[in-house]
Amino acid sequence: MIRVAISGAAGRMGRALIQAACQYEGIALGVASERPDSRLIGSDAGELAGAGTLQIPLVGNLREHGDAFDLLIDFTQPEVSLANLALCKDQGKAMVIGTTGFTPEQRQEIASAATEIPIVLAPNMSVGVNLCLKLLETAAQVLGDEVDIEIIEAHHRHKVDAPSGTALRMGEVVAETLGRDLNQCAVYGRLGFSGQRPRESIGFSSLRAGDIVGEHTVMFAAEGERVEIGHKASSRMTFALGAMRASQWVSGKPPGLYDMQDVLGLSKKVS
Ligand SMILES: NC(=O)C1=CN([C@@H]2O[C@H](COP(=O)(O)OP(=O)(O)OC[C@H]3O[C@@H](n4cnc5c(N)ncnc54)[C@H](OP(=O)(O)O)[C@@H]3O)[C@@H](O)[C@H]2O)C=CC1
Ligand SMILES: O=C(O)C1=N[C@H](C(=O)O)C[C@H](O)C1
Repeated sequence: MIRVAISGAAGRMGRALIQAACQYEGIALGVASERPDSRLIGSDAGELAGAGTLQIPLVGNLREHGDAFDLLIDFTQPEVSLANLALCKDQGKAMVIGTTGFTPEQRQEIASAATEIPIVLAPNMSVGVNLCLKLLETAAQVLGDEVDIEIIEAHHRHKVDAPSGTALRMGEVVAETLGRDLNQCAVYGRLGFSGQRPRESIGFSSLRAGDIVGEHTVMFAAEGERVEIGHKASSRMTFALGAMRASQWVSGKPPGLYDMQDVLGLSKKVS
């Protein structure tokens, strides 16, 4: 049995993760944590998530509960994830990170910690999105430089980062397949006299509205036809169950930085 700690337990993903941990074979909830000054500290994690009473009270300081978990699942915000990363490194725990919005420097910090502990880092843990990432490689290979590529994403009004981590990963996959540098060719929204579209640019558009769970479309548009590869999440359980799958997969793995492509056996890397 793998005992997981869930950080950000009262958040939208935290609650889904608690539910998923309760129903996933081979996984047990060991600890659930929230911001130390949260008024929810001490309340039962199961009741909070609508999963029934678990007798696991929310804690504010994970460091004091290292003996109650083997692996930490973190869907919070970059600074919190990095504090948890330091904890996992110090205590030799594996980590599954779903948080998005990391800077390149923060991603580097995670990569460096992964020389000491096994980490799964993925902006989207759904099987469907990870399948789309494979399909995007094929589409980019076939359609090449003959099409305009635009990435459109839509999320709920509470989301704080844009474009979404998934949209950025989709852009990275397409750019890498086409031999482009995303830092050079990405265009984030357009306003005013934006000029004609250079063929090599990859455009990003972000919508924020209501309770949209997460939608992504990559458009490959030519004269006369266009291909769209898209995914719509209708429940956060799809991400939460993916995180459980990742937790099970990464437990006992050697130190390294892994992603959901590795977890799902879709990776090009030779392991
Ligand atoms: N990889 C994937 O598949 C997915 C990734 N995500 C990503 O997950 C992240 C979280 O999303 P979401 O659940 O919607 O966000 P929420 O804001 O709902 O949840 C984050 C939670 O973390 C809490 N928190 C803040 N500080 C701490 C701390 N020091 N210790 C423990 N908990 C803390 C927050 O509390 P408070 O509100 O009081 O600050 C909040 O409850 C985002 O980056 C999002 O993009 C989301 C879905 C899928
Ligand atoms: O914040 C969210 O909700 C989501 N974030 C992830 C992202 O930024 O890609 C994944 C999912 O789309 C939901």
